[in-house]
Amino acid sequence: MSNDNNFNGLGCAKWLVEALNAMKITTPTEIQRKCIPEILKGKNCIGGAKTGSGKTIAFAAPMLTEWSKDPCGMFGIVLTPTRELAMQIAEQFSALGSSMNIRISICVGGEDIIKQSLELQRRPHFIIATPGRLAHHILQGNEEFVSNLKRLKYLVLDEADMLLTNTFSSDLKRCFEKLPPKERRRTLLFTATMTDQVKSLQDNQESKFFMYETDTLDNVAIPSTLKVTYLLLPDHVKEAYLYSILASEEYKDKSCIIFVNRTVNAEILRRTLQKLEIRVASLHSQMPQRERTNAIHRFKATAARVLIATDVAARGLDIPTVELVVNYDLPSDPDTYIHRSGRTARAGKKGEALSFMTPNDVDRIHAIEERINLKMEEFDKVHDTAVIRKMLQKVTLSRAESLLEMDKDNFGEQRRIQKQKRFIKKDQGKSLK
Ligand SMILES: Nc1ncnc2c1ncn2[C@@H]1O[C@H](COP(=O)(O)OP(=O)(O)OP(=O)(O)O)[C@@H](O)[C@H]1O
Repeated sequence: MSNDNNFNGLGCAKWLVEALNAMKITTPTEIQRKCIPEILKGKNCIGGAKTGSGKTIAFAAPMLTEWSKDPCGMFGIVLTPTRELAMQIAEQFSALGSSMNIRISICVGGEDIIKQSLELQRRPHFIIATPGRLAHHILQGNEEFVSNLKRLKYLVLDEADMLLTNTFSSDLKRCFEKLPPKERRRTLLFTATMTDQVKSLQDNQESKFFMYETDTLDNVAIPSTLKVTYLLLPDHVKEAYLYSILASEEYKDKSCIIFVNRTVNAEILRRTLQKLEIRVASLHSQMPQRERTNAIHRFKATAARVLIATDVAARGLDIPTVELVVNYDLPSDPDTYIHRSGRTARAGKKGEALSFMTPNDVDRIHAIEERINLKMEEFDKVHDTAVIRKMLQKVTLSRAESLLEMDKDNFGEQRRIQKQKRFIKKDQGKSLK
């Protein structure tokens, strides 16, 4: 009788079970128990489960098992919305497949195109890509690469709800045109925030989809180990409160991600906190890719214990040491709140998501509470006003110095140039259609 309490019983290859066990992954999570056997039967799959519930292995394990039966040529593509997430998934595939000499190619923006193109010509077994860069390679690519794509067996859309938004539609269309038709490939879609658009994909396919969505008794959309709190405060004291929390006895050693809505805020906060001697890194779209990758490495290695990020870090990033997420600016979309907060409390660990709420944010908080089906508690570990006032002076000075520095470094000008470059690229894209 098969045993769905281990990966062997789910039908995973022996070498893969050994690789998983070496990573201390021995008991499948629910989404893995449900999806792996169905994918191994050859079905397409739509999988929805909370953040940190092991969706990556739910699609990686069956694909790797199938690939190892005949490990030659291009086998699968995983598409994902952000570069850092692509790199993380590629690391997981490489680690799992190292005993099988797996070849993985990362195909993301911001990296050397020529180097990538040479790598793609070497027929990697799996390509982990962001849609824009893959579309670029398809348009520019040599015939051999494009014809190899036609032999792919699997296509994964990770963070499927995001990939199916308008932001990615033209790039996805270009990619899909060169992939095998639906009936000759398996399609796997995974997300923590299921949308009707994702679900509706199963309707217009001839081959059957296996659809799995975690059903929780309480319908709460966030992990049960995640504590959600809010702090009501006026806008001009946000930095002082943030500093007071990060420097407090309770949080001074904890690994935290602070989410902001704009790159300029990320830059100001990073510089300000650095001056206040917090070990901090930042991650946003205006940074060169080398610096983005470096920031993630520093944060993972705890050389930086605070990461200030925009939503480029909201999805998928798996850094188990993160104990606190702060929504310094509230997101307008409640689903974004779910993804941001899900950077902590992963794989059964505890974590806390604190949201700063200015008087203008009350509606946003209500919309989030409705979406997650949970009332936030008030954050009760604040210092008294005298302490905050003292900190406010220190923080205001550091902030003013940071703004002056940014002026000197031409931060605004660099953003303008980057924006123009993106505009020109978009325009070129249109003329290629
Ligand atoms: N069966 C398992 N046992 C123990 N740990 C696991 C298991 N499966 C996955 N993990 C670990 O759980 C963590 C979260 O997994 P993963 O990144 O796949 O989550 P996810 O569901 O994709 O989350 P998100 O929605 O945020 O992208 C990872 O560190 C992973 O190694």
